[in-house]
Amino acid sequence: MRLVAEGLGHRFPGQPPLFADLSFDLRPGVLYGLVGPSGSGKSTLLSILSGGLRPSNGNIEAIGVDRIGWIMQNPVGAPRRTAIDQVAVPLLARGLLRREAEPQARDLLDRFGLAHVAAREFRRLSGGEAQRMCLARAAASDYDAILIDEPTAQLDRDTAHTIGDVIREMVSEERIVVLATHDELLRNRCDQILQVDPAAP
Ligand SMILES: Nc1ncnc2c1ncn2[C@@H]1O[C@H](COP(=O)(O)OP(=O)(O)OP(=O)(O)O)[C@@H](O)[C@H]1O
Repeated sequence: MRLVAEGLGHRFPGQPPLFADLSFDLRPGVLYGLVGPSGSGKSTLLSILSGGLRPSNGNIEAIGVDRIGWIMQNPVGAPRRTAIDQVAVPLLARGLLRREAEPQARDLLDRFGLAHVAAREFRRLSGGEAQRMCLARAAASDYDAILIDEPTAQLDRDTAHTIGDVIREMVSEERIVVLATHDELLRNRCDQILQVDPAAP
């Protein structure tokens, strides 16, 4: 499994160029951190990696990567479904029985510091809780690559530490994990840093 970029650059119509000439070869088992100033294009690069946005320059090739999960800054979930149900869905989709999926989903919620909101509907979760629930749901899925956008932006430092631990646990030989972050704490947990700098005008 690899996500290979060559000479990537992007420019939205009518705007100055964002990053330019980025090349990398992402593999499983490594936690990659995308860092750079606000507005430099980290989320845009995640979008390109997800296959949802075509770069204006260069190529991206997904080799052996079929399923890509993207945990956005603004979390997405079925509004009336409870946190535990949301995390159980990918486990059920993978063929587990409900009686097997529920304890696993509960365990994941616990690891992400969400045991107390397991029975709460998604629409009733705080922003930080909703984003952690999306991380737990991604951890329950069989994604080949997981792209995570600013997971600690809405969290206090203790919770951010916990999230750093759990994201490290998500790194495995079975998936590529990429994290966009401003947070020094998370940056220090990454194995490799990809700097996203504004392109020279
Ligand atoms: N669909 C779009 N159309 C036009 N401009 C966009 C679009 N998406 C993002 N931008 C602009 O591109 C620039 C880079 O945005 P992006 O969200 O990728 O930066 P970022 O590095 O992730 O920022 P932050 O760290 O603040 O989240 C911003 O100026 C943003 O307004």
